[in-house]
Amino acid sequence: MSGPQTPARKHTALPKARILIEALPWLTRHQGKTVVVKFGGNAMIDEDLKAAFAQDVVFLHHAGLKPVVVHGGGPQISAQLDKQGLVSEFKAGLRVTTPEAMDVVRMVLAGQVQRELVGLLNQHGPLAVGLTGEDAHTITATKHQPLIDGVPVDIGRVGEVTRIDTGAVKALLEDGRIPVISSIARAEDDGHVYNVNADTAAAALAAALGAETLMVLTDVEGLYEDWPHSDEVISRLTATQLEKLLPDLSSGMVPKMEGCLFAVRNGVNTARVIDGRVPHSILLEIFTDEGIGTMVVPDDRSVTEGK
Ligand SMILES: Nc1ncnc2c1ncn2[C@@H]1O[C@H](COP(=O)(O)OP(=O)(O)O)[C@@H](O)[C@H]1O
Ligand SMILES: CC(=O)N[C@@H](CCC(=O)OP(=O)(O)O)C(=O)O
Repeated sequence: MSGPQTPARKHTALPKARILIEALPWLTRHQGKTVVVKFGGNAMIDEDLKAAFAQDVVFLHHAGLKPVVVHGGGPQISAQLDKQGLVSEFKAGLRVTTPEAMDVVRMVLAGQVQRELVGLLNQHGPLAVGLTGEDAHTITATKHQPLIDGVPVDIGRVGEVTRIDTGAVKALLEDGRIPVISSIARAEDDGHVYNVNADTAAAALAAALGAETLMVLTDVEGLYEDWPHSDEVISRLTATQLEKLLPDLSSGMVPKMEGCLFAVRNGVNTARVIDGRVPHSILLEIFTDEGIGTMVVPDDRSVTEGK
């Protein structure tokens, strides 16, 4: 017992308490809110990172948020196409998807990547349920023909999202589960399926669910101001500022930033691109004062307002 004469016992655990208490305002703010987390194939670098990702998502769940995972798997699809001797080609940042390639996309996303993430999440309890956009009409699409030099180009079975049915996802959230969604859509027009870019699918789901946050995990620190010439990350920008930058963006950043723009223009409070190579990047972004990566906010929120 420490009395007036005995100095208070030195608590070595005090810094831990400080870290936990730093999270308090963020815990209060995010309580009960839906957060759509997109895990890109390029961020799934190793087993430790995937396990840390699963821990973070489960942490969000136990902290009272409602995480929804949308996953990619571009490099994993390319590897499987290669193995089967099928060509892998991208146009306007999207995979040219022949009917044979579509089978591979579906097999890799729904049969491998999604199963692995569901397995990692469920090491922490009976939480994750995997589905694709085909299930319960969650994602419906029509054929997407991107404009290249102003001309519409046929890139096969690539879908443009036309409708989201949030019924199954909301039912899972209400049941205390973590939905894990592969970016494959049922076709509006012909009874088959479409390959949808996972950033686009995540943004469409975030908007339809009225999510508070869309968080996109990738293999760069955020949106670089002058990529590839500098690694200066833009930490915060409004929808209009982002819209002006869009024509100058290249490769994988295009669907990501278009998705962020779509999300904040359709009711999502913040859309963030963060570095999935940093272990526990989701927790750092949501629960600490620092915030990492790039955050896009709607125009009516000033660029200097707190995160
Ligand atoms: N302005 C930019 N800032 C950051 N990265 C950019 C930019 N423009 C293009 N990129 C490229 O986009 C890539 C991320 O997209 P992508 O490869 O599709 O990742 P993911 O698998 O996570 O969706 C980066 O690795 C980088 O090569
Ligand atoms: C149409 C289209 O390009 N679909 C993507 C779907 C997966 C994806 O988006 O994965 P990442 O997030 O890892 O890039 C593809 O086939 O690669």
